[in-house]
Amino acid sequence: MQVRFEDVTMRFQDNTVLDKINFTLPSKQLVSFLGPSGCGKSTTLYLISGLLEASGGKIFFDDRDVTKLDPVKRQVGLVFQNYALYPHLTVLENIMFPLKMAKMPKKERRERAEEMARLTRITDQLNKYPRQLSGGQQQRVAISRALSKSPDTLLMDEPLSNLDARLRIEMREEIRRIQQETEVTTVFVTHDQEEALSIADRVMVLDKGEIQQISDPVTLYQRPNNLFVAKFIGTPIINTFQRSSVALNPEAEIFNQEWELIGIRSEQFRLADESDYLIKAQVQRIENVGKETTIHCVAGEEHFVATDIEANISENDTIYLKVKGDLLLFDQDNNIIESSGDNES
Ligand SMILES: Nc1ncnc2c1ncn2[C@@H]1O[C@H](COP(=O)(O)OP(=O)(O)OP(=O)(O)O)[C@@H](O)[C@H]1O
Repeated sequence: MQVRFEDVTMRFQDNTVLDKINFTLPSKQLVSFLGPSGCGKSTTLYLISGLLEASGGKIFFDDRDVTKLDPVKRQVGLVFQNYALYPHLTVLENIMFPLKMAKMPKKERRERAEEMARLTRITDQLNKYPRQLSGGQQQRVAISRALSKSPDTLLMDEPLSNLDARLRIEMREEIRRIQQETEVTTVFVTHDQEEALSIADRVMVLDKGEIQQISDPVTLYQRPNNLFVAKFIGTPIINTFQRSSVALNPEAEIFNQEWELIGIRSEQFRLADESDYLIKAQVQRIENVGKETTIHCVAGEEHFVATDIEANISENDTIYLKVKGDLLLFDQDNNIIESSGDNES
């Protein structure tokens, strides 16, 4: 089912958290809401669920206006960061609970709960209590419970934030698998860009209550709409150079164009000749972590990092660099202008 916001505004007293936002979440896709703390991700999610009522605008599920519809009638499943399981009920009872509330007959209830447990792979835990389960297992139960009533939309608010790093990766693969098997339209809220990019069909980036971009993960990385998105997406953070940067070769062709700032991802640098280069810098430090080598460079007061350069480089060397792929050019308002072509000669 498609979810659509039309000029939706949300105010808490004098604080306008969302100001006339518009977006469409395509049916059967997994969309991630991504942004820094306080940008309005959870508020947007709760507006979809009906737990919050919009101060203005309209919300549609397909063609149906649900702006004023009671949350219980919206057919959404909710999954929270803290799992929110009932501690005094077993796993099976937890999953069956919404079905009991819906007055489904006992036998069907049980069959449906077992089906959900198979989907989320917790059939061997059905008689345990939540406290006897790991965080990952508890989240599987919460997902089973949220899906038990076959919701049209599954809404997940930072579902992996309480898990350790390894389990987070395992569980995000699981959520992806479950979403693809069920094809339920899913919203996944996170402030972790890597998590959003790895799990989602599309990512909606928010900042200060405004939508910065809605794209597939590859476009978001390669063609950010503005400097905020460019910096929020990608590790290490994108390198930026002002037009006046001492690192830049004043003879470089790029100066024939209008721009205020350029963005270069660390993996785009290649070694160049002294006679034809874009950037000149000193190697300050070479950092090796596992198979990753990061070269920390300085030019005057400026610092930037290069990865993926396979060459014999030592600390304190002067290096000349060119760029492979698109340079991202930004105007004085930090919006993207255009990308130049492949710079590698
Ligand atoms: N019930 C509320 N009453 C008043 N202000 C609220 C309420 N809920 C949220 N806010 C405010 O709305 C803004 C957005 O909050 P929201 O929880 O949507 O952000 P978020 O992007 O999900 O951030 P986080 O990751 O920290 O949860 C914040 O400034 C927050 O203080």
